[in-house]
Formats: sequence, structure tokens, C-alpha cells
Amino acid sequence: GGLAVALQAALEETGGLWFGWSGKIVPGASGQLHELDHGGIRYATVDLSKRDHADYYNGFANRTLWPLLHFRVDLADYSRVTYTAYRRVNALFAEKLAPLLREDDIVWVHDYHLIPMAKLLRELGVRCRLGFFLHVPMPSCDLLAALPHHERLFEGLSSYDLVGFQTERDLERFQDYVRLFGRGRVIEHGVLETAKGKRLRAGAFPISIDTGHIAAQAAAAVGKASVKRLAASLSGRALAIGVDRLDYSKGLPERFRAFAHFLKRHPQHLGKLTYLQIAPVSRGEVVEYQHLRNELEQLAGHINGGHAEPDWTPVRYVNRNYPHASLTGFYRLARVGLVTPLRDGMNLVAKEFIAAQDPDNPGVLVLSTFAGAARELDSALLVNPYDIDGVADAIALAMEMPLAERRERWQTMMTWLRTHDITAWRRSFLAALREE
Ligand SMILES: O=P(O)(O)OC[C@H]1O[C@H](O[C@H]2O[C@H](CO)[C@@H](O)[C@H](O)[C@H]2O)[C@H](O)[C@@H](O)[C@@H]1O
Ligand SMILES: O=c1ccn([C@@H]2O[C@H](COP(=O)(O)OP(=O)(O)O)[C@@H](O)[C@H]2O)c(=O)[nH]1
Repeated sequence: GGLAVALQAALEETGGLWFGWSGKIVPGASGQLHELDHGGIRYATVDLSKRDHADYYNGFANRTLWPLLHFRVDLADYSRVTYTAYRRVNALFAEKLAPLLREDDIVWVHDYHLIPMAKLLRELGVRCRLGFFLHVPMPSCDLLAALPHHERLFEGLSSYDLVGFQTERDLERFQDYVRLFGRGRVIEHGVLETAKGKRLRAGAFPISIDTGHIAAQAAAAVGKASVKRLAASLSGRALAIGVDRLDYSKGLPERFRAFAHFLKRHPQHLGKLTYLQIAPVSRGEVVEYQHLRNELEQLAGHINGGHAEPDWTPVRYVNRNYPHASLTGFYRLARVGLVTPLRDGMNLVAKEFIAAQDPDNPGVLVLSTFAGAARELDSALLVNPYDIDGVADAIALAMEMPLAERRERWQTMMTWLRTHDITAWRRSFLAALREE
């Protein structure tokens, strides 16, 4: 996605090393290193065994940390087996990476899968600057405290020189954690000292998209066959669109219910709006994701059974993954963009939806206040995703909004996204990381 493209662009500018999992699950042991040079970038990737993939990636990363960091302690599954696998795989990555590093390198580690990397690299003698960016939310410290060994895990963040979060709220919650559970000090906003006297900096660096590229791609996409087919299939009806991995953090059952409420509360729109939900299956081996899939299939069937006409299906629910070249065209056709996660680090779809709109006739974004993107995109119709009636009414408002207001709201957000794009994001993080 956008993140990989942005990091690739950063490495193309300066040259550098891309390090991570190879994407391969092998029958034997983890650790086979693959090295490759391409386009001025060196790629070094490591295979994972079946067991490490199950316990480290599907296990501790996606069944313990993911729900916890999305405020879902109720779904967080903890076991010492998966926690040990998490530490073991991080140690393996550090051991493979350390010999590849030069003293003048700067290292940028991404996301909750790799929290212990800095500490492990330091133990192996690595001296260069180390930065970390958390793509997902940082929850309240009392929730983090529910995790066994949380002190050991989160103390690992203090070995980085800079820790980045998506929003100021995430940063504030991290500072609270350091004060209240880490027994550290906030010297000033963004400058912290741990109980052991180690200083680190922390900041908010909201990730973004390649705004210019998405806008151009969307304008060109109207000529694409898939986009033309979607436009023709609407038979003049308006389109509402949602694009989310099939993940419980995205608030999909609540959104489906809100759409059903919209049909009941605003019958003047019956037959006039089609809701397309693109929801590619994600982490399909994890049981909570399987339950969610079953629930959504039932809900979509129920809504369509109750409201469909021979020539109109209210909900089109699609589990396929689409390339950006098509998605941007779909966004541009839509009158309403539905982005209503219960929690989301940023949500790039919200930004892509805005960038893809036709300036002469832009659609309206209905956006959850619990998405990081809501801090910047505050000219969207902001909703509480748990307030089903409120979301239903926002959909009606979006349908009825006059063109002048749609343009004004869109222009404000697009102007912001043009300057605050993905290049600005990585440059600001890397500049802060380079500062002594
Ligand atoms: O590929 P998966 O492990 O199944 O996970 C999908 C992605 O999830 C995370 O996304 C987060 O990063 C986005 C960009 O910063 C942000 O907008 C979103 O709110 C987060 O959920 C993860 O960072 C990605 O690496 C994964 O590909
Ligand atoms: O069928 C799809 C569905 C999603 N995406 C992309 O996946 C990313 C999702 O990022 P987001 O921050 O919204 O959420 P995440 O999935 O990372 O939690 C966005 O760039 C989407 O355009 C895609 O390319 N094809």
C-alpha cells in the first residue's frame, strides 16, 4: 500500500536497506536470509517457520497486541507461548539485521510487531540512530496495564531515539503511560526521561497519502472498464462506498446497521442510494476475524432481504481486494464515503476518498471521530460510530447536502492534504530522527 510506496521513495532518494519478513512461511526453521539489490535499494528479508508465523504474527502481534492497541482488551488473547515467540522472532530479526548496519545509518522501525528491536540492536552493539513509528493507536495506560509483562514490552520503546505516533492524543497517552506506569518523567511535551535516566523524544507525525498521484489516478480512472461498469450498474442512483480490511476495528457491523437505520428513518431515499462495501478478507486464520465475516454475511443478507426491490439491491458486499487504479475511480463515483472505524490509527482510505473526488462535484465523507484522520479532516461529517441513528442521519445529510457546501468542505480538506502528503510525513519524521 501507500506506506510501502513512501518508504521505497525514501530509500530511492538516499539509497539504503529494506529489512523485514520475506512473506514466506517455510516448513523448517525461521531465519533463512534473502538478499537482493534492485533500483539502488538493498533488500534483506527473512523467512518464518509455520510455528513462528502462527505464534508471533497471527498470535502475539495480531491476537494480543492488535486488539489491545485498539482498546479491545475483551478480545486480547494472552499466552506465554505467543509472547515468547514474539521475543524470539524479534531477537532473530535483530541478529540478522545488526551485521548489515553501518555506523552512519539511520534505522526506522515500523509498527507494533517490532517494538523490542531497538533494545535488541543496542545489546548487539548497534550505535546508529533508531526511530520507531506506531501505525496503530496508543490506548489509555490503564488498558495497556492489562497486558502481562507490559512494563518490559513498553520499556523497550525507550531504547529508540525517537518514537512517533499518528496523533497528539496518542502521544499524550504514551506520555501518561511513561509517567504513571514507567515511573519516568515528561521533561517537556515530547521529551521524556525513563526511570533509569534514559532520554528519548516522542512526537505526533500523522501519516498521509500521495495526494497528487491519487487525484490524477482518480481522474484517469473514469475511463477504466471496471469503473465504467460500476457507474452503469447504478442506473442513475447515488453510491455510498466503504473500503476496509475485514477487521473488527473498522466498525463494519455498526455501519451496516446504521445503513439499515438510514433506510428506515429516511424512506424518501429508498431506492436512491446503493451502498458498496469492499472488505477484503484479512487475517483469515484468526478466529475473531472468522466470526466477524459470518456476522457481516448475515447482516448484508438481512438488510437486502428486508429492503431490496427487483431492480435495486441496497447493499453490495464484496470480499475482493481491488488495486488503487480501480478504487480511486470508485471513490470518485461516490456521493458518500463511509469511514466509521471504532478505532483506527489513521485510516488512509478517508484521505484517499477526499483526494479522489471531482472538484466540480465532490462527494461527502462521513468520518468516525475515532479515526486518527478525524484530527485533520474536520470538515467531514464527523460521527460517533456507536451512535447508529447519528450515522444514519449523517448519511441522509450527505445525500441532501447542497453542492456549494460539498465544495467548500472538500476544498478545505484537499488543500490540507496537498501540503500534508506522504512525502511531507516521512521527511518530517526523518528530519526529527536525524536531530541530535
Ligand atoms: O497486513 P496486515 O498485518 O493484515 O495489516 C494491515 C495493515 O495494518 C496496519 O495499518 C495501520 O497503518 C495505517 C498506515 O499508517 C493506518 O492508517 C491504519 O490506521 C493502521 O491500521 C499496519 O500498519 C500495516 O503495516 C498493515 O499492512
Ligand atoms: O481492496 C482494497 C482495500 C484496501 N486497499 C488499501 O489498503 C489501505 C488501507 O489502509 P488504512 O489506513 O485505511 O487501513 P489499514 O488496513 O492499514 O488498517 C488503503 O491504502 C487502501 O486503499 C486496497 O488497496 N485495496
